[in-house]
Amino acid sequence: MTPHKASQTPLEFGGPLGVTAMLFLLPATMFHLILAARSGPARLLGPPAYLPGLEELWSPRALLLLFIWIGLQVALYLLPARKVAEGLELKDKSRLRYPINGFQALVLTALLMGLGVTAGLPLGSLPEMLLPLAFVTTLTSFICSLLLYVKALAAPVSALAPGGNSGNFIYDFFLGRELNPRLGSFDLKYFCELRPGLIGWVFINLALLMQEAELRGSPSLAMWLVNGFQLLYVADALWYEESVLTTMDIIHDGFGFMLAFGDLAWLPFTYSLQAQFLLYHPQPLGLPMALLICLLKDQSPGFAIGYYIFRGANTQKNTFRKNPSDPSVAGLETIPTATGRQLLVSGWWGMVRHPNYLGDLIMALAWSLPCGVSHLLPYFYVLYFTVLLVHREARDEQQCLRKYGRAWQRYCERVPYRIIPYLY
Ligand SMILES: NC(=O)C1=CN([C@@H]2O[C@H](COP(=O)(O)OP(=O)(O)OC[C@H]3O[C@@H](n4cnc5c(N)ncnc54)[C@H](OP(=O)(O)O)[C@@H]3O)[C@@H](O)[C@H]2O)C=CC1
Ligand SMILES: CC(C)CCC[C@@H](C)[C@H]1CC=C2C3=C(CC[C@@]21C)[C@@]1(C)CC[C@H](O)C(C)(C)[C@@H]1CC3
Repeated sequence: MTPHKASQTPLEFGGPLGVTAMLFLLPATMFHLILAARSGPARLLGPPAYLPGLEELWSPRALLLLFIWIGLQVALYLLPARKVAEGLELKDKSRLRYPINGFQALVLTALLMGLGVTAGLPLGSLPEMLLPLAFVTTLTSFICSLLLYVKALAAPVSALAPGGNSGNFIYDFFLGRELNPRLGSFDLKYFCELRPGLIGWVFINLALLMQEAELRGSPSLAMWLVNGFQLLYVADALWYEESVLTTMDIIHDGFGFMLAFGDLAWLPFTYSLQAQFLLYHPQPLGLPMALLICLLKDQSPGFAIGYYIFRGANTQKNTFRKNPSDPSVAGLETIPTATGRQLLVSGWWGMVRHPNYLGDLIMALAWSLPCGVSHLLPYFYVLYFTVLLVHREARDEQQCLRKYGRAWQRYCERVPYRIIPYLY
């Protein structure tokens, strides 16, 4: 194995020091949130109510459950797909092929889970295992990231991610050295991005709903709403699975600790925070308020408007990138670039430079509102997501400037706001 020459790409996330801090802070935050949600005061800021001992965290049963879950998702991924899509062209001019069967995996998991519950599978007792499950998932993602790092040492230069190969171990371990690590045709990053964690989120939410029903006789309206919104979000991601192939995670970021931990642990255990909070802190929610949260009214952040913007913007860009003469986008105004590609300057992408982020943020707020306003904790997702998207937008901006140069500057002049019209 010959060490590769370190890349000259500017360091992100505060360099080695920044990522070292994140290596500890991210898991610590996740455990803090899980503990805070089940504690009486449910404080986002401030010390946790108690520190769990190792006997509360380590559980061979949880490890077994995690392996069964990942095994099931691998098996569903390997089933015949309705379509095999090609990814974007890589440095060596090749294109990878990806099975499009995520929605099918969601439906089959739901069917299997339904059969299991009917046969006595205690899904409702999953919330009691959340802490050890989060612990074993964190350990697993650490180990996977190490293995991925070692695997990448033998990868050809053309297979490395533009970031992630600085020569600094911690930095590269965090960002991921290899862009698309695969075992045969099995794509590890694509699998992790959309399967175990994303689908796991739905079933953690469902388990919390079932436990609430056991505790209080029936699930609350707030719990139904959170479950419904987040299920729709996940189902949408899997229905439009192909569009993930053009996201920054797939085309730019390596597969290291950030995405392995993010996809497998952070996503299911922190994105289910609202449902975790509601189980321990029931909130009264009337039908009129629920309707208001679902739908748009005046300036209020209804889920429907968020979803409308998110889906509209993503579909418009994906359709345009696939076929600019598609009738739904052919009439839109564009700016040509030196690469031969064009940039949309009307429609959703003429409103702000990241309309999809705006829709996503509105949805995030809408699925936190059923938790009431007595606590800040359920709004953690909105705060975290705002930081993530503002940072992501800045990273994307840099990449687009490198890619499109003057054409990107012209786009920024034409569409001056990034995410929120007239504000940011
Ligand atoms: N829930 C969560 O935790 C997260 C959700 N998301 C969601 O994932 C989705 C994908 O996000 P992400 O991958 O960050 O980025 P985008 O889907 O917004 O893609 C950005 C790319 O779109 C292209 N583009 C930008 N402007 C234009 C334009 N005017 N016309 C045509 N193409 C343009 C550029 O690529 P090119 O020109 O090369 O095509 C650019 O690099 C978003 O909806 C986001 O909200 C993202 C992160 C986390
Ligand atoms: C600092 C962190 C630990 C960073 C972790 C980030 C990850 C959790 C997210 C990075 C990009 C993501 C995307 C989605 C989920 C969250 C992660 C993995 C996504 C699958 C959600 C559903 C959307 O419709 C999408 C567009 C498919 C998303 C793609 C990006």
